[in-house]
Amino acid sequence: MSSLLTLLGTTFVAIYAFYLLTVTWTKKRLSAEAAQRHGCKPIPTVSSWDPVFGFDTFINIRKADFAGCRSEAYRTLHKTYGPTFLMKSLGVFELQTSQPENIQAICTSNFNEFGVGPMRGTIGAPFLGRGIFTEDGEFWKHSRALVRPTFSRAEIADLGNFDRHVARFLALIPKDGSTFDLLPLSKKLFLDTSTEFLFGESTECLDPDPHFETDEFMQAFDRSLLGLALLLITGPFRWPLYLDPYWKKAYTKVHAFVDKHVERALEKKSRPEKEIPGSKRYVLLEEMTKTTQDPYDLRMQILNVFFPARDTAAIAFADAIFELARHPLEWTKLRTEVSKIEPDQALTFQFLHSLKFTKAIIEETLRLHPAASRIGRTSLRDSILPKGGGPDGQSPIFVPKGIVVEMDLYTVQRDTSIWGEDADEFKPDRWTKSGRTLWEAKWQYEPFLGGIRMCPAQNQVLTQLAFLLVRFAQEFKTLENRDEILEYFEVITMTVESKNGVKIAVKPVE
Ligand code: HEM
Repeated sequence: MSSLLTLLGTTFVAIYAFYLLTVTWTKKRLSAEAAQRHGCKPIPTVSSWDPVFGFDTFINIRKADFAGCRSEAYRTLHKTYGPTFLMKSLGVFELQTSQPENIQAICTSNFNEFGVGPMRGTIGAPFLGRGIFTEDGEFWKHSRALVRPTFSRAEIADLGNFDRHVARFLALIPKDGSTFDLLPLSKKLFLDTSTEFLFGESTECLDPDPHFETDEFMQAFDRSLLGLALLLITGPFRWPLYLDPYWKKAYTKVHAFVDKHVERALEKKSRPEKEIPGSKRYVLLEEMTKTTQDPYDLRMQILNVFFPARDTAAIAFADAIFELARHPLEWTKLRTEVSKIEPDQALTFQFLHSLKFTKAIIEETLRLHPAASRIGRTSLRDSILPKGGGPDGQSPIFVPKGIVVEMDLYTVQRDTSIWGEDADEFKPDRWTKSGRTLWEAKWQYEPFLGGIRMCPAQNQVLTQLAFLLVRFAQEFKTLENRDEILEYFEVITMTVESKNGVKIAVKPVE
């Protein structure tokens, strides 16, 4: 027993000494290079009683997680240490930045110096393989090229199909003024539409008859996500988690589900049907089979699109209703805009984009509740970012190879120096006021990120959200909040959603 304790103690001391050396070495690099290059200045560092592993910082962030306010915890750190700062969490140096100039540099001029891998690629490999979400460089370019044309055509073509699912969704909402949670229903709607668009076959979750296979797939997907999230937060201590048999079982089930769709798409490719003009439905997996017929490649490529697609748009719609239910005046303004739409007006892509207030609600919702509140990158080589150094945070900073950089969209989109003292308030009119548009606010507002790696589904999602808001406001005359808790508490998996759901009651238009 005592020899085991001695062994464990020695191992811990050895690991601690190793990390102490790496910390000292990285700190030395940060300051020595910073002094010399391009006027770089030192970056503020979060003070910690454990400068090697940063256990205390890690624990504080986990506490905020349990309290449902992780994004606010980071914002508070920004208030204390400045818009860009360094912290140590479980032995990993993380550079947190909320400066638009740095976000712009990472997404544009310094794009090749920052990658999602090896951080994302290596960690998610057994589950997600290689694809648009996990890769950098040439493989990412190839993956991006696979999806780009389909997204730009689908955003215009598929609203009729979306309407079919929306009608089912609206029919399931209780019309007697009783309380219900909109969030799970919204998730079902977007799962049905996104699986139809991605795989060619809808999960049909809104169907009153339960689909056993879909439930199993979603449970397995959630378990796979949990495994991935644990790998991400446990940093250098993650390796034993790769042996977790439940994780392996879960992602194997997900793979089997996707493989059936891959098989069907390949089968369809081998027996092309005659196309009726105007009836073309864009299915991403089927479009992908034109470029590759390797079943493994297709499985991972489509999973890499499903991964960021799952739930994001559903949460955005639910968040908009969360806010509208708490802001009756804004709900009335939405209904006023929607009531002016002629009954025979088709809700086309172009028409929806002309609805100023509807669009403003979506913009304001995504400002307060970005689906990806912090987006990580790893510096693939030494780099310089334009801001964050010195006492005022306005000097350039040196970022050595291997540092994890997190772009804090939540903090920048609530920064009072950019948005004013009312930055925390839901005020869609800040977007309708002349002089302030989404496009002018670039890099201070990036819920879909910017540059060549921005979300390829942005236009499709914005159009679907506008369509759904219009149909919702046409269908219901009243919208009431039924949650005693008015604040937004978060639960974060890969995206951020309301911990308490979206409890509301509605009454239909007579
Ligand atoms: C409100 C809804 C959505 C928001 C706010 C959103 C936001 C984002 C953001 C911020 C990124 C960048 C992540 C990163 O680089 O680490 C991203 C990437 C991506 N999103 Fe979305 N997204 C949404 C919905 C969707 C949907 C519905 C799809 C697919 C149908 C989708 C597909 C993708 C893909 C494939 C990427 C990876 C792009 C690349 O790395 O080149 N997203 N999204």
